[in-house]
Amino acid sequence: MEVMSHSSSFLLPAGETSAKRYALIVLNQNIPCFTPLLWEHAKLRLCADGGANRIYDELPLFFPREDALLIRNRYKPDVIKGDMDSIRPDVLRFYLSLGTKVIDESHDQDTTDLDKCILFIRDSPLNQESSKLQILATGALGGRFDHEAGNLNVLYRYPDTRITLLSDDCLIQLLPKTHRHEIHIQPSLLGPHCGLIPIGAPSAKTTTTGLQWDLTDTEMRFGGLVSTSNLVKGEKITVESDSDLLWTISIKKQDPNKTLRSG
Ligand SMILES: Nc1ncnc2c1ncn2[C@@H]1O[C@H](COP(=O)(O)OP(=O)(O)OP(=O)(O)O)[C@@H](O)[C@H]1O
Ligand SMILES: Cc1ncc(C[n+]2csc(CCO)c2C)c(N)n1
Repeated sequence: MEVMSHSSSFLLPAGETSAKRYALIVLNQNIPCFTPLLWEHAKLRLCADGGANRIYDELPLFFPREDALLIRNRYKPDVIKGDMDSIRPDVLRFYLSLGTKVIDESHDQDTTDLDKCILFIRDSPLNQESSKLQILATGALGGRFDHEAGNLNVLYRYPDTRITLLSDDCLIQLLPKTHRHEIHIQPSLLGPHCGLIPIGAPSAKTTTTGLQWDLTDTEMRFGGLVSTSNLVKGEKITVESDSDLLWTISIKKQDPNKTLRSG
């Protein structure tokens, strides 16, 4: 079985840049403190509908000594896409005046704004067959549970696309059953709390290494065992399962001076 390797080098402080190519989607929830860092190295920057309000309102708060308008001009999204029922008219006008591409899909009330943004990225010419873009989505967790469930659902809708859901506190990725997984942890950025969750379907057999409570051909299902409040022991975890699993790991509080870009 082929090995799929996972690392979270996109969270490394400025200077230790990651070679990984990714697109960033800002959702309509509090912006994590490492958003400026992710923004800087992203190949494409999208706001899902009301996510644009978050960039407009909250990014300047990370730079209290700088002029808010300068910050808003510096952090210009490439695209705002969604059903446009949450973006404020003043915010829409502002980014239109900067030249942001706005895609109004208010006719589609069956897919979420996150779905709509993922399809834009998958179809982008920057997403090449030889070098696919990973997708990072900020503000995906915490808040309304129906939104969180919709956000988790996109991991299952696009299992061939590497999508990471992020909040200030943790990240979530899908580990498809088609691969053996090697997860590389930077202990300064991530852990120690983690979980392996069989949310889409039960797993008859999951085997792991590198965890405090490893699984050995262990069954996991809702109503039975799911691995929560587990701990990573070292810098490499391996996971093999007969079912798609969600992997989640805590994000350590970062030194804001390292995650913010200076003026
Ligand atoms: N409270 C939340 N928790 C998690 N994700 C959220 C939350 N609010 C919004 N999102 C994400 O941000 C995207 C854009 O949010 P927005 O508020 O514009 O969506 P919406 O479709 O207008 O929501 P609503 O259901 O309130 O009409 C959503 O598709 C969802 O992925
Ligand atoms: C069975 C079913 N449940 C809910 C919705 C509503 N809905 C789902 S995604 C979306 C767009 C949000 O921006 C809306 C309104 C639906 N269409 N079908």
